[in-house]
Amino acid sequence: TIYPGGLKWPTNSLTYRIENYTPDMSNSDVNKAIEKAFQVWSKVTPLKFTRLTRGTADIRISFGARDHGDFYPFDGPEGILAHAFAPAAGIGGDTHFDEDETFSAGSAGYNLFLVAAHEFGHALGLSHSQDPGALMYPIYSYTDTSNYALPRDDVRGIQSLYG
Ligand SMILES: O=C1CC=C(NS(=O)(=O)c2ccc(-c3ccccc3)cc2)CC1=O
Ligand SMILES: [Ca+2]
Ligand SMILES: [Zn+2]
Ligand SMILES: [Zn+2]
Repeated sequence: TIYPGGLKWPTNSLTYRIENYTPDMSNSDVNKAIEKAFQVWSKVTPLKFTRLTRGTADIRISFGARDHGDFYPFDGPEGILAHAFAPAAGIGGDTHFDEDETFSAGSAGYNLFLVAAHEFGHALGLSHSQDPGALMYPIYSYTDTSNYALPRDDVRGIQSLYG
């Protein structure tokens, strides 16, 4: 599968590139949601994320629908919202969002920051948590993201990989 647990990045400084944008939100809101989603993880680990606007990044972020170039086509509105590949060269770490969903900077549709923070957990090597309060719990639930704090279970998980 594309998110087996147990793999991790061999370096603490990673690059990311937003390859395209969704019409659901302004580009600056997408940039902010993605940056904030990485900060959730860099705040509790030695990991550093640098945004590239060109060239090849470790974590390539894109929006796509249905067949979008890998063996895991999306499924239209609802169902799968996004997926991410576990740490590895090439497609490893890449994170794809289903363009057939409505993403938002608030509580409408799916909050891009929350979905991205969850997917980046996979892109860093985490699998799902059984703790319903965890970010890595497999079910999306909206929570106010103004001063979002990573739940304890996720801090434990990421620090077991990069602590
Ligand atoms: O590991 C998986 C397997 C199942 C997935 N289903 S999903 O795309 O509908 C999905 C479900 C929940 C979330 C989520 C969970 C907690 C907080 C934010 C988002 C993200 C994507 C996506 C995923 O990341
Ligand atoms: Ca979908
Ligand atoms: Zn994909
Ligand atoms: Zn997941």
